[in-house]
Amino acid sequence: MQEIRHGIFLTIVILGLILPRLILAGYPLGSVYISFGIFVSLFVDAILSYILFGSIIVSLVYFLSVLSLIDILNYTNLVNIYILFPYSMGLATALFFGLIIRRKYDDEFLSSLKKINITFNFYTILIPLVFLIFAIIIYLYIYYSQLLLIGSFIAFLLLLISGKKEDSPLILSSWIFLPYVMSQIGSNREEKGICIGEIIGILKRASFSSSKISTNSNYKWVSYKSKFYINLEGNKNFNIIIVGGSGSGKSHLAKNIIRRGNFRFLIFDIHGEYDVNAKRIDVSKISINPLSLFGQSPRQRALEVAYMIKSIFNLGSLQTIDLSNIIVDAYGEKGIFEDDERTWNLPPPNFRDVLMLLEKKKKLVTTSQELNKIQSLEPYIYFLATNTFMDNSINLYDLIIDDYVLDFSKVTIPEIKYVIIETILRSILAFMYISGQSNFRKMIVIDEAPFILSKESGEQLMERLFAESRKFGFGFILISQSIEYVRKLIPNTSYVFALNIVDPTEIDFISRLIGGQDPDIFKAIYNSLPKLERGLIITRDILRDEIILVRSN
Ligand SMILES: Nc1ncnc2c1ncn2[C@@H]1O[C@H](COP(=O)(O)OP(=O)(O)OP(=O)(O)O)[C@@H](O)[C@H]1O
Repeated sequence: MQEIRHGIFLTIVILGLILPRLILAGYPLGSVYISFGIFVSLFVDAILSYILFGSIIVSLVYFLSVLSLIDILNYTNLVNIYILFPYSMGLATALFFGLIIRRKYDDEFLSSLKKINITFNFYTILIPLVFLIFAIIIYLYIYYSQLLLIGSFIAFLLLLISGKKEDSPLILSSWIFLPYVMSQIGSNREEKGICIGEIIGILKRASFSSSKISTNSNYKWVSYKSKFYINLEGNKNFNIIIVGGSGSGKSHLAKNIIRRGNFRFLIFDIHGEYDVNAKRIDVSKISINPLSLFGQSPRQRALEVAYMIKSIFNLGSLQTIDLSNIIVDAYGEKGIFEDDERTWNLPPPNFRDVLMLLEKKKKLVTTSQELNKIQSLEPYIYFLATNTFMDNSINLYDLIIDDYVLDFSKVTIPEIKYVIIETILRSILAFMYISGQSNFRKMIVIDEAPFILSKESGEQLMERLFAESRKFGFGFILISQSIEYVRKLIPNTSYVFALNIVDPTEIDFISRLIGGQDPDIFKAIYNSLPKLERGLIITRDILRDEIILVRSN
């Protein structure tokens, strides 16, 4: 942590100034031996400051801190132009080797300036001001020093920028703690949104790591302590993707987001593991009619249903077209026609009606080719003509208005499970279009997202939902053990949370996704992902453009 780093450094600086004088006690203060001892310690201090703080600017300000200490320790004989020499030599040496090892220069202080987030209030101004007045009194009337007075004034200005009023007493220390105050700039985070845990590390170019997760890279986890908020309102969409291996804490994290968020939710609970406060529906006990129109035209819905069946059973293109035509005919049998919108509200057919229509058509065909065509569709319709798909035993729009958990754990046939999920998601999409733009907030959680995304029609539907749902007030939390299936959705996702992963291909892809182009960052994430304990998350804080390690709670 910053406090420890600065504490260690200042202790070493003070020891470096005092020890030569103590060890060489017999010699006068201005003697060559004592001066040489102090010069060596200043050379070492400069190198150390660069290693610890990674910023030439901070190191230079620390030189002023050292000057202040020399002033306070009353080493008047030393305050001359020559003491600049060992310090600047040390800094040049550190910079030279730093550039060789790290290959490029980036300054921690300069990058923190980009993250300044100033929020003034009465106390963030008043408290530093009180300490500034004290400092003025001390350095003008008690211990006259223009140098220290200037330091206090700069510390005051930096404290106003950092907004850390609790650090105000440091103004009295003038230059001495100024580098610490500088390191606090840009470290205050926005505290808006849903708190899902604590940031415990930030991935930074550093010489040593302060976390037990080793990265074997120039980038290391530098300790940090702050709450982590996800601010969906401030983002371009409300979508979240959670990836991680089995038992890594994915559902735990999703539950926390929905419990703490200020929105309605609907959970597709594939394994029956969501013990949240909501209405529960045992999906094995309900029926849903996939042929419901949900405000769409019969042809459009017929195409969607045919495409869904194609995706499940791998139908050919011609079969899919035939199927869609038969479904359109089934709508016609119920008096629902493409060109008469008033009829779209009539009760829709179900798959039993489609099956009966197929039987009828079989009797009317004249060629064996036509008969084959119909017979090739029969098994699929037969499969779907179960009680589960008779009619809607629940009001699908209710699912949107209240908090619901749809428990799929007792639906054993994957194809049936899939049809139900896709049908409900289609009804949600239709609801969005019917209701129009809205400030309404609803989060839809899909556990085991690959289940839906592994089918072509499911993938296309999810892509549409991800891209369009924000303006209608909807967001999604998709949970997956594999990034493979969710990768197309990532451009429309605000947060990607990666938990413990051990599969090398997955690790490779996620490291690239979160780390970007830099090979050192990639390596750091690659090496960290398999070491994450349960509940530890690696993610990118988009607002501050930092990669962070979060402990979810
Ligand atoms: N941050 C956490 N703090 C405390 N307990 C946690 C945390 N994260 C997960 N757990 C616990 O660890 C167990 C496994 O977590 P969870 O079910 O969320 O994992 P998962 O990744 O969803 O697993 P699966 O893929 O097998 O469903 C649960 O008992 C959960 O309560």
